[in-house]
Order: sequence, then C-alpha cells, then structure tokens
Amino acid sequence: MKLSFTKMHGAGNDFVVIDATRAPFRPTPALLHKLTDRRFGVGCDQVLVIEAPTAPDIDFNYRIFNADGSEVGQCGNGSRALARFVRERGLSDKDSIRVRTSTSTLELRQLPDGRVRVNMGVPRLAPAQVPFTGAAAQAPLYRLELDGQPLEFGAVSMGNPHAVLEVPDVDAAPVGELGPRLQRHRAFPEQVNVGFLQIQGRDHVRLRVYERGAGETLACGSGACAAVVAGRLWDRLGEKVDVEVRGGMLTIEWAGEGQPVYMTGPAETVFTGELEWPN
Ligand SMILES: N[C@@H](CCC[C@H](N)C(=O)O)C(=O)O
Repeated sequence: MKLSFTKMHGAGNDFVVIDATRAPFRPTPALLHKLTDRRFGVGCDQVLVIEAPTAPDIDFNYRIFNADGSEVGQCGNGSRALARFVRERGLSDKDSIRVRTSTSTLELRQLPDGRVRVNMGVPRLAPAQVPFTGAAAQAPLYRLELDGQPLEFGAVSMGNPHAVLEVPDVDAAPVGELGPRLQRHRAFPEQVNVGFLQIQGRDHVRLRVYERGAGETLACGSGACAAVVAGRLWDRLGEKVDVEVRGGMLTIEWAGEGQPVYMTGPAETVFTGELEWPN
C-alpha cells in the first residue's frame, strides 16, 4: 500500500503531514518511526495528522506525534503548516479555520503575505495546569534544584508544558546538556519543553527550545508563545515581540492574563512523496 505524505516546515521545525480526512491513518510505532527517522525514513520533528472534524464548531481534528512517537496536544509551527496544507490541497477555501487537538482549539488565519496567524488560546499559568509540582512555587518565577544547581524559570502551558529559562546568550546556552535534564525532572510529571530565552529588548528576543520527544528543533511555536508569556509576566517584554529562532522569525502578541496568545509566522511545503507501507 502507498501512503501519501507532504513534507513541510515552519521556520525550520519540520513535519510530515498526513491527510486522514478521507482514509484513516493508523499510527503504529513502526510507521511513525519510518516517517520521523532522518536516516532510515523520511525524517521530521513531528508527524501531523489532519482528520475530519468530530464537532460542528471546528473544521478539522489535528493530531500531533513527536519524533519519538509520543502523541501530544500542541504544535504551534505545525498548525501554520496545517493551514497552508489545507489551502494547497483544496480541503477548505476559508481564510480562517478552527482545528482541535487533544488539549486545545486553535484558529488559523491565512495572511495576504503568505504567513499564517494563529490564535493559540489562553495560556494556562497555574502550576497544576502545566503540570508542574514544585512545592515552593512562587509565580511567575519558579525555582528548583537540579543536581545541586539552583535554577529559576517560568512555567506555562500552551496546551503543552513549557519551562522558560532566561540566559545571557542563547548561542552559549547549555541547551543539549541542561535541556534533557530539566525536561525529565520529577517536578514535571508529563516532562517539559525547555526554552532558553535571551531578552534583547522589550520587543525582540532570541530563543532556543529543547523539545519533548524531538530534542532541539530550529523553532518551537508553542515555545515562542510560552517564552513571551513568561517574559511579560516578569514585566520584561511588551505586547508584541519578535522571536528570533534558529530557523527564522515568529511574531508573538499577548495582551496579558486571561487573553489569548497570537503567533504569526511562515509555513512552507518542501515536497510530497509516497511511502510503500508495510515495506
Ligand atoms: N514544535 C512544536 C511543539 C511540538 C510538541 C512538543 N515537542 C511537546 O511534546 O509538547 C511547536 O511548534 O509548538
């Protein structure tokens, strides 16, 4: 059997997108591995699956699988890719669509310049919602010890968990060393995406993210939203912030607590292909 797929990216965070609106997609661990593996398969950070809607108020269901096969509830860059995919495939001719993941409802709007603006929903800030169980939590800057080293960070859920650490220089940040250790700290029962944030001004930051289930990616959309939310709660950022990531630029807007976060950025198709499966 041949499985059709589309390779896409959003600011360098790359995806294999599967259209399951007409035929079901059965994501076995072996198939997901074949789609994500960069040497023996297609290769991507996340597999995105678009399905027919299961509720009248949405246009599509949106499922997300990390490179390690874990299914998660949010992928911001992926949602922009999805908006583009839906348009290119003629699955919808609306300028704005609503999609539902296992944790969030997102509104995706095509802009005339080709970028996509996403209403990412209201960030969840209570430690239990992240979830983060650090007992001595003191919002909006939390503390814990990692192997005797004190760490301070923000903790935000954008429909998936994020910890945000401020660093003086993202290029020198210990992303590959500290990222996986904090990610698996017992205070994060669902593990956590770890963002390293360099604040350059109230409207410009640089960011690297060590993602759950994928390692460091060239961009993390939900991570960019979480970083701006944390920076604003620390009173260090304005309402509209350009977030420079290794694969490009995202613009994040947040008016403050109780308000949704908006993310604007690029999405591109790289190629389409067919995979013989099982092979
Ligand atoms: N790349 C994503 C986030 C993908 C999911 C994440 N790794 C998780 O496990 O929560 C984005 O652009 O938001």
